[in-house]
Amino acid sequence: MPVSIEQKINELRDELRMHNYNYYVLDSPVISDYEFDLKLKELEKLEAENPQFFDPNSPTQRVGGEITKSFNTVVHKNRMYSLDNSYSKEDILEWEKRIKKILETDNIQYSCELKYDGASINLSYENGILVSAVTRGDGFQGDDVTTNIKTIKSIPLVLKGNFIKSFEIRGEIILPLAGFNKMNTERVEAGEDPYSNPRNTASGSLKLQDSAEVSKRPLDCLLYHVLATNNPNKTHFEALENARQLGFKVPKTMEVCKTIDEVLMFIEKWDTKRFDLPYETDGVVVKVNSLEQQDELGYTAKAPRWAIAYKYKAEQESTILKEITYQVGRTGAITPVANLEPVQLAGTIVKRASLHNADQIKKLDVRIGDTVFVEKGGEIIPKIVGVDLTKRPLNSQPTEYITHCPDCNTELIRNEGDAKHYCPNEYGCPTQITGRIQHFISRKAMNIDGLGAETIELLFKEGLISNYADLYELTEAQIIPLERMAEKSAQNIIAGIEKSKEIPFEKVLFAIGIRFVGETVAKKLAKHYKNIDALKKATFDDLINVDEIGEKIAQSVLDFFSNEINIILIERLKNYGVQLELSAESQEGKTDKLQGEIFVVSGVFTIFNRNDLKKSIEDNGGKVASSISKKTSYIIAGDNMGPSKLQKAETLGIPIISENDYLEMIN
Ligand SMILES: NC(=O)c1ccc[n+]([C@@H]2O[C@H](COP(=O)([O-])OP(=O)(O)OC[C@H]3O[C@@H](n4cnc5c(N)ncnc54)[C@H](O)[C@@H]3O)[C@@H](O)[C@H]2O)c1
Ligand SMILES: [Zn+2]
Repeated sequence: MPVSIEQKINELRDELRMHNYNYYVLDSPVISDYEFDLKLKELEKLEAENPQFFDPNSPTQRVGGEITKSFNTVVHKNRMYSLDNSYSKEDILEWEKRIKKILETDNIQYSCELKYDGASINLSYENGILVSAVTRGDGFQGDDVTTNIKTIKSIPLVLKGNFIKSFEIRGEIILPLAGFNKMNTERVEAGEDPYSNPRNTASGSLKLQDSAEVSKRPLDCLLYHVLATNNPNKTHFEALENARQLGFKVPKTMEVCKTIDEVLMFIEKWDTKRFDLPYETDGVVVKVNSLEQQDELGYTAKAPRWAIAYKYKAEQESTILKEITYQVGRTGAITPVANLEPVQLAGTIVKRASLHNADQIKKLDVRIGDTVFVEKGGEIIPKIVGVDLTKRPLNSQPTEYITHCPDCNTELIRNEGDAKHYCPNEYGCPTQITGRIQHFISRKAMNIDGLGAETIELLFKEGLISNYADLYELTEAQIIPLERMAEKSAQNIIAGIEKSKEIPFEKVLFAIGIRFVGETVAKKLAKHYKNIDALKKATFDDLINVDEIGEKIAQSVLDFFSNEINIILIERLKNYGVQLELSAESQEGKTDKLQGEIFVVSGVFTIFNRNDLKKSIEDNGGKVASSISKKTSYIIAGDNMGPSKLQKAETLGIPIISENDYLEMIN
């Protein structure tokens, strides 16, 4: 039976609603933005051709977000709209025609900004004080996330200068790429799955219930719109320039364009230049600059008429999928990898792409021999976003996900709620064994010179090691006869292993590879428990009471120590002389007494030498800065403190203390 138009419209509406939910509420979209926009355009077209099926609740008529109910719901004083999207220069020219007709003038100037890719936020200021921060939600009402927003350092809490008494300012909460990549490195090191992209991570961060957790994420806020009843500014650009003067982060990439040709040039210029920015952008937003003209143009049900977004197409290419291979991680997680016919994409040659997990393969229905679309977003590894079904070979077969480990042939398991399959053969699976030893010797862990990933594989293959404790029993005589080895390299390896016995406890704790215990968590645990035996005895309740340790980590620590194999390994490490407790020096004199205080050290001292003084400040949790600023808490002055420093300290009213005062502070 042919599908009726009405049925088709309803199906599309339902499908788009589901994608909106995945995108805005779960922060985990399952199709690309481009595909989403195509479907939305298709629905728009069908609705326009069949006005009898109009529905004010259709995704074409509403802003896609929702309120989450885990925060207080706040009704927006001024509605928050979406933006109309366009993908071509023709669309921009069409838009220009439309607004010229409404305004009945050719005299229109434009403000061009980049389209920052994050989550929208509305900040309200009363008498220069930030009183609330609310997400866009469904456009009418949003989530009150003020406490979370206050942790973002670039958002001024109190304004200085010439501000409007009561106003709102809107912007995008973003996660700059460097911070995003750092967070992911730490997650991967701790054996967790990396976050998929900066936008969803930024948006997800706003919805965390614990603002202390939010404060650890390097979020930022870029502002793009000022709203006030008695706005003294005549143009959008001017309003934003003034906001920048007040301390808001308004990107300097914004420009006024006097003609639509200049707008098109702006779009072209940033098509490639945007990749040099420290954050992700996905297009340009063109706005009518005159606020009076903006008022005259007004809004449609969903978006302002005075603005249009030009979206850059994500860099995408098609190529052939030659093979799917499966990688085993050091924690046993299986990752399917697409091996591709090499293709040029965003300036690099791509041969492999991530397929994430079994669900992803099923959802895309990718098969060997398919022509697939590969996309490169903020992530380092490109991903497959779709299949060109018109090019599917006739004899193609659905992909069957592996059931057994490619390395040890153990049957894979998949835990409830986990996206990935695991090889449970933790202590017998070659890749997991070498992976764990490779992690043990890595730079941030035991940092063993002379040993690399390949040597570990070689030593394992030769039967010389099967766990990290075995390293400490290696002899030169065993190594010299091996492939590509000689007396010198063997000596280096043994010396490197010997030297690793000096590596401090916190790094050893990271090195032994407890799942979810990354570098930072290892430091916390080492500091709290001081030695491995205390950690071994810790109960679940003990563990979750440690700063920053959650249930998942606590359980993982318990699991680790409940395994006899690990207990034996740890005992062996102890006997070889590996550091399994905090050293005397590091325990002695280390406190949190100066937590949050910033010191500037100036002059010549008698009790301390300068470096010892700085070290003592840091050992007690304080920070040392090189120059005096408003943020300085104390200046420790010795003899001959510079006169300009003295003056600056006095002007800023920063207390100047002596070495003796300092000693009293820490004792
Ligand atoms: N993949 C999916 O499943 C899925 C689902 C829903 C939505 N989406 C994507 O989200 C988009 C729709 O989301 P939307 O309604 O938020 O629209 P949008 O993201 O296309 O544009 C509106 C938003 O742009 C932001 N923005 C960034 N820089 C700006 C600037 N300089 N000036 C003004 N605004 C700026 C604002 O937060 C504003 O709310 C679609 O284009 C779609 O690609 C994807
Ligand atoms: Zn295995």
